[in-house]
Amino acid sequence: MRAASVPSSSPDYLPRFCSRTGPLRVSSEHSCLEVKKLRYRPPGTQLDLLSDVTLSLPVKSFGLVFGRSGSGKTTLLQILAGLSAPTSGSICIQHYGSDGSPKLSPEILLPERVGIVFQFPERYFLADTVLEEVTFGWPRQKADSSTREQLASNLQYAFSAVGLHAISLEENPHSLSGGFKRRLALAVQLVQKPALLLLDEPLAGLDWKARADVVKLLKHLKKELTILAVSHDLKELSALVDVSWRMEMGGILKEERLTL
Ligand SMILES: Nc1ncnc2c1ncn2[C@@H]1O[C@H](COP(=O)(O)OP(=O)(O)OP(=O)(O)O)[C@@H](O)[C@H]1O
Repeated sequence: MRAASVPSSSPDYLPRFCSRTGPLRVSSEHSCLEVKKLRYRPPGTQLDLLSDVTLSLPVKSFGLVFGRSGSGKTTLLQILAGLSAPTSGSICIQHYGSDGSPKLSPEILLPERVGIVFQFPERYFLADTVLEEVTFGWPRQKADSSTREQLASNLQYAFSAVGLHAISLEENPHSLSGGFKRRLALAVQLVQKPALLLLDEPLAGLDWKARADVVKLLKHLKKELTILAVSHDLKELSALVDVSWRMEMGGILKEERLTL
C-alpha cells in the first residue's frame, strides 16, 4: 500500500519513489526489487555500458526506463534477465517491515524468476500452434501428476491474465493479429510465474488499437506483477508508470519524473 506524500525530512531508510503525483513512500510491510551499483563492461572491452546503476521498484508496480538510443536500456534488461553477467553489483528482492526497516537478508533474484519480452517478440515464435508456443520446453512424458497439475494451473493463469481465451489453442501463432501476438508473447513468460517481468518497447510495431489494448492489459497485469519496461512511448505508458528513470549515455541511471 502506498501512503500519501511525505515531508523531505522522512527518515532515509523509508523507500521512496517518484510518481506522477509526487514523492511517495511505502508505509506498510512491502517488498522491492533492488538493483545496487550494477556495472557492466563487456568482456574484452574497456567500455562500461552500465555505470553503477541503482534502482528500487516496489513489487506489483510499473517502472519505466527511458532515454536516448544507445544509452544502455536494453543492456540493463539483458543483465536483469540473466542473459549476461554483471561485472559487479547486485539484483535482489528486499522485504521491509511496517517500520520501514529491512526484514531478513535480501533475496537474490535468480534469472529463472525473471521473464523478458523482447522488442517484436513475435519474430521469435517457434511453434505451429498457440499451445505448443506457450508450453515449449515443458516435460512431455516424464512429468509426475503434481508437476502436470502445476503446469496446467500455470497455463490457465497465463491465458486468463492476458485474455487469450477467445483464441483456439490449435491456432498458428503467426496468423494472430498484432495485438494477440503480443498477448501470446506475454503468456509465454507469465506461464513461468515470474517475480519480475521485463518489457523491451512493449508497444513497438503495433497499430493504435493494439497499442491501446496492450496498455489496458499491462494496467491489469501490474496489479499482480512487478514490471520494468524500457520504452520511448512515454505518453501512452504514462498512466501506468509508478517510478521512472532516465538512462543517460554511458549507462548512468537517474530517477526522473515523466514530464509530458
Ligand atoms: N557487447 C557489446 N560490446 C560493445 N558495445 C556494445 C555491446 N552491446 C551493446 N553495445 C553498445 O552499447 C550501447 C548501448 O546499447 P543498448 O542496446 O543497451 O542501448 P539502448 O538504450 O537500448 O538503445 P535503443 O533505444 O536504440 O534500443 C550501444 O552503443 C551499443 O552499440
